[in-house]
Amino acid sequence: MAPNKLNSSSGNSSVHGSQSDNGFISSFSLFPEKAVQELLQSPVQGSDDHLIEFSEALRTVAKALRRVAEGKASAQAEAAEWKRKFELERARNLQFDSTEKSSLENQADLGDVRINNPANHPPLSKKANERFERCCSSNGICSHEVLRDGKSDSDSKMVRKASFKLSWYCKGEQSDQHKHDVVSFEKGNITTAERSSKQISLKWESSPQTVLILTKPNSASVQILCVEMVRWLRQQKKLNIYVEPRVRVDLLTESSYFNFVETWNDDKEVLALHTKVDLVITLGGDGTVLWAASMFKGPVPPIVPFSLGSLGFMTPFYSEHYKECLDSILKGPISIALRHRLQCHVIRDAAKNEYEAEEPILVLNEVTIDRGISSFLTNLECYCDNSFVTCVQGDGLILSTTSGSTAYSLAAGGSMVHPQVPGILFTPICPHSLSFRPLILPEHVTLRVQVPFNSRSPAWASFDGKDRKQLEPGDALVCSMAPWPVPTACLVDSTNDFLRSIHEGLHWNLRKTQSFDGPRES
Ligand SMILES: NC(=O)c1ccc[n+]([C@@H]2O[C@H](COP(=O)([O-])OP(=O)(O)OC[C@H]3O[C@@H](n4cnc5c(N)ncnc54)[C@H](O)[C@@H]3O)[C@@H](O)[C@H]2O)c1
Ligand SMILES: Nc1ncnc2c1ncn2[C@@H]1O[C@H](COP(=O)(O)OP(=O)(O)OP(=O)(O)O)[C@@H](O)[C@H]1O
Repeated sequence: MAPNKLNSSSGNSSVHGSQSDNGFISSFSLFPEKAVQELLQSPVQGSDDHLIEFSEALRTVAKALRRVAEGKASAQAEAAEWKRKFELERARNLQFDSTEKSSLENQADLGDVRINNPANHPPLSKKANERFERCCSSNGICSHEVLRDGKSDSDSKMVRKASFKLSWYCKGEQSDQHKHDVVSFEKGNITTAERSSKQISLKWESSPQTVLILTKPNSASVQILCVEMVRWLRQQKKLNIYVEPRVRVDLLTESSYFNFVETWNDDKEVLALHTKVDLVITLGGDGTVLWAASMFKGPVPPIVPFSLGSLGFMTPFYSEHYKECLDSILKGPISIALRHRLQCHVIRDAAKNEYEAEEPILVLNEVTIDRGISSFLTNLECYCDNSFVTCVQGDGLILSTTSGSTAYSLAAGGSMVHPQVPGILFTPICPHSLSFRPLILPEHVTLRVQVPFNSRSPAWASFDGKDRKQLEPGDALVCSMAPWPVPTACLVDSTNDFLRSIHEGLHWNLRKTQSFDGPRES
């Protein structure tokens, strides 16, 4: 194991003494074992049996304490995993509830009248159940109509969120099958039943009515495009438009015509945005897509990212052609990439129990745990589910999504991974070890990064390059895949867009072709 080699090559005599029972070196050296070794090797060693006994006792206590700390770490990781499963289940149930609601309403032909209290709902009838099976289980996933707070719009009509259907494409063929099993055991043969990653297609079942436009701040070109786009979407497409409060002020400064543009007043309203908005348009670079994703702490509406930045890995749409692009997106179908996000919990040692954990933070690119302004090496203990992974000694660690694999993780030596590959990248930053290669772990794991109690300095976590949080010794960051991915519209499809971005954005493997004339294999 990497830390083993590093320790032994640096001549650390405590290696064997601190090897734990499950075979890894823990850095929970709460007792200075080096000092104990020195005592053992000193001239007093032979003469003072008590001292030897005392040092043995110290070592036993150190081992016991280490086991307790490891036990606590694994219990916390398990609790986080249960919490994640619970949240996943709750999200599924909520989705199921809204399906149930719309099925019942359709059956009773209630038109626009909605029952707001799910508790009033009778259990699903057999017919509704069959309908749910037909609609969601075998024909892709349907979105469900959501009312806008029960309020009416300016024309005093109820505004519904547009509904859509998702289906999968594999090798150019459409498949409506929504199969849960990845492996089939039919007739005793083990075969792969479904590929986990396919091109997803979104088809509107009712027309989108509300868009949210998010813009990169302090950019004149973005501001000009925003004014034009809002006018066009309203006049030509009759859409309701939401913008950020600062953008609404800008638009009203431009002209009082933009009075129809809506915004929000507080964070509570931001949390409800996903129930009102059919489509999010971003005008900026990758940072604006990250910003858009960070606004949605739960489900995210499809995002159409227009490129007005320098690199644009996640922004395939050309702003010059916005009318044609939006025309075709509003009609559908749209190829979309479902970009996974990571859900991060900071767990403070000072917290009395797991439920005092801070609000989870969702990241689209990565969470980074680094040394911040400290000049000391970071010392981070990493666990994957209940297994010890390694101890990171270096500048830090990046836990990245596959979408983020072309960002900071790439700069730190991680692989570039297609965004539809389900996985978590584990990439060290400047590790002080010759053998620390980056890893890619499966998407179902829970990772835990612990700042050990004996760390010389605190560590710092940052989320998509923002919101730095200090992690004191004893604090931990627990991270797993979030149940709410970010659906981004593709220009062609997720593979074509990914390859185009690494070619155009990074000039990947660009080399002059060798000329034909010259020596040949005879
Ligand atoms: N050494 C590095 O490469 C480094 C250092 C710090 C942060 N970052 C990245 O910057 C991101 C924040 O982006 P920002 O725009 O808010 O900050 P920013 O304005 O500092 O831009 C960072 C750069 O990273 C690019 N980028 C962002 N996400 C990308 C992705 N998924 N694939 C390819 N390139 C991507 C952006 O286009 C931009 O050029 C962080 O999530 C982190 O990944 C990279
Ligand atoms: N709507 C927004 N509100 C506040 N900050 C934003 C918003 N959109 C983007 N930002 C921030 O502005 C910064 C720059 O955004 P972005 O990356 O989109 O533009 P860029 O730097 O010009 O693009 P590129 O990185 O491709 O050169 C990012 O740090 C991002 O978080």
